[in-house]
Amino acid sequence: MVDRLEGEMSLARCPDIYLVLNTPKGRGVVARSHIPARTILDVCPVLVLSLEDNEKHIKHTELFHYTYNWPHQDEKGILRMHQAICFGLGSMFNHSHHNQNVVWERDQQSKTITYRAARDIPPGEELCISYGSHLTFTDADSPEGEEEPELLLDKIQI
Ligand SMILES: C[S@@+](CC[C@H](N)C(=O)[O-])C[C@H]1O[C@@H](n2cnc3c(N)ncnc32)[C@H](O)[C@@H]1O
Repeated sequence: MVDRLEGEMSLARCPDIYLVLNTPKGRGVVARSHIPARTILDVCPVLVLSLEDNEKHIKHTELFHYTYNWPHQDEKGILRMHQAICFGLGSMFNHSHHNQNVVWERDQQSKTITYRAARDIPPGEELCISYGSHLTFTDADSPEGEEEPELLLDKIQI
């Protein structure tokens, strides 16, 4: 066992998940075997974008659909909502309003997001988060014209 040095943090990825390339939502993450509630699924580093980079560039690209809202305080102490790019499986979790089984938590200090199982997940089930109520695509789960339920993300975020 190696002592952890200052400035280090542990990374963890659950071995019981895999990437499916052709779900109705594109690529998606699926449970290979039973995953108990609260299991850490992945710890993903993020890149916090400047407001300028996001407005001028990223917002106009496909990459924008992979970014997370990231509250960030500037040198003057002003808190603004930035976007962050998430490296790792965090960018592969699809959206579900009705059957989300993954919760996530930002760590501002380490600039990481930790994903956990929100409940017991059976083998074969897709692992989904909630993107909130303002989707930029047609939800493959929802019948056409169905009104999206209220935003759930704020309720499940820690
Ligand atoms: C963060 S990516 C998730 C990974 C993506 N499926 C891929 O193959 O790269 C977000 C994109 O996945 C797709 N997506 C996620 N959830 C979806 C859903 N419920 N219905 C349809 N498409 C979805 C949309 O194209 C969305 O812009």
